[in-house]
Amino acid sequence: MKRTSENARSSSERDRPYFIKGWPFLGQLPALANDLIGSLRRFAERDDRPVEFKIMTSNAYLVSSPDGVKEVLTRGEPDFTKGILTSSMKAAFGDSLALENGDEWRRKRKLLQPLFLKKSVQAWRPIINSNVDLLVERWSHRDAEGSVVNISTEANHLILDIMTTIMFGEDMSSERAQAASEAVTSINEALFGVFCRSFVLRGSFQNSKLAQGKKFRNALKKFNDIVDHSITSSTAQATSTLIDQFRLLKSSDGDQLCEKEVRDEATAFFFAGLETTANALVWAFYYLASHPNFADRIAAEASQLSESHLPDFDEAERLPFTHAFVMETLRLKPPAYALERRASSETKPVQGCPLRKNATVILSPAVTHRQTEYWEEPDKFCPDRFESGSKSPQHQFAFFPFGGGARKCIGMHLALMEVIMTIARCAQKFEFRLVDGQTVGDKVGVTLMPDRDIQLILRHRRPS
Ligand code: HEM
Repeated sequence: MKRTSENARSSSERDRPYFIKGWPFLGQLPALANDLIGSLRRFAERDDRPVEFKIMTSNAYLVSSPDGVKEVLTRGEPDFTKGILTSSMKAAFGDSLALENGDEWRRKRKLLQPLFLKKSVQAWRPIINSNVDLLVERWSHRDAEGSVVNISTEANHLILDIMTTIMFGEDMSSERAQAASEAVTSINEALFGVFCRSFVLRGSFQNSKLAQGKKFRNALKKFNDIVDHSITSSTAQATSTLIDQFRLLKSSDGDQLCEKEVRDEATAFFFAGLETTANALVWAFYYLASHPNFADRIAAEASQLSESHLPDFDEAERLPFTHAFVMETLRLKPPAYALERRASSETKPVQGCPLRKNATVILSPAVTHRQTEYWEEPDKFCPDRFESGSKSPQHQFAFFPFGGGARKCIGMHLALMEVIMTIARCAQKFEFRLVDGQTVGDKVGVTLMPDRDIQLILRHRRPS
């Protein structure tokens, strides 16, 4: 379906969002439940301004054009607060940064921001390096001529190991690390169910035990016990773990996080940073395996750096092609495929269209990143479009895998460092091919992931 053109609309139509009729009572719920991203892409084709639809009794809008995305993300509060799905996570992740609004959000962002600046995250580089080294070492014992690896499992373990070490330190016992890993896996598996139940139950049931489910509650309790143990056994003098650093934070006016806040942030950061980064890495390996020519360019770029450990560097500057390759991966497969906001009574019109109070506003990188108006051959994997000097993206908000405005992902520099370093080092040492006959599709859960575990053939790279 073609978008409605400006001229084809009467002036009164131009002042209100395009409305898409759905089923009685259910609205667009069946379409969204059947194919979430596909439905949003079809909605976006109707109009380049906010498109209105119903999800059961709720009003919702998809804002897909970069101009509209910019308005929503940069205006922020009081026009837009975090939405209903986000607040459904409160029982799980407490009053943590990602879920807060208003003064509490501002207070926490101010306290936490310094730990995640580009220069601060360099402190975690050795942790990333040593974990990637272990992976490379393990793979180097495999058959040089080819063996099959489950890259989904490998990437998830790698990011989990990195995050566990950053959060809890090197000294965590192997049993405790194993218990943390099992709890995290169970929580991740149950999280999307919690999202969906909270959305359907709403109101006072939204954060109820029923909405959370037993599996989720048990796994969360296990994980919280591990965090609590780590907090109580920490002397808060060494600054080695992220939990220690959360405890030591102090703003210029003496503000600090209390023990409960440290625990909520620890849990929330773990989950905000884990599945997103692991899936970005899985997709990056997938594109590495399906585009050997790009893999060769990454290997050549990485080989110019030190042999054993990649030294301190700004990834975007020192590995420009690898950086562009990861950006293109995030364009086509953005792990955070949809962001959600809630319109308030004070919300000013978006792209000239008034929005209803309390409506859900959806912004979707998975939709906007493929719009033909802003991307040439949008479905093609083409890292060159992100190399310096290229014209893409043609609009600052045509590409927003980490969100934008004041609530832009605080963990962006850490995530990029993890993915770029891993891809550069692995491509330098190995060649990857997709196991024949594998067709990989998308699956939407809390993040956008492959619909099956991806199997790759791994070969030792021969010196060129
Ligand atoms: C490729 C990996 C990642 C992606 C694609 C990603 C994406 C995003 C996006 C889109 C947002 C904004 C959400 C919104 O506006 O509603 C966000 C926020 C956030 N992210 Fe990430 N993220 C990633 C990795 C990480 C990591 C590694 C961490 C921490 C260790 C992290 C912690 C957070 C937190 C705490 C917020 C909330 C910030 C706030 O509201 O002030 N993320 N992320």
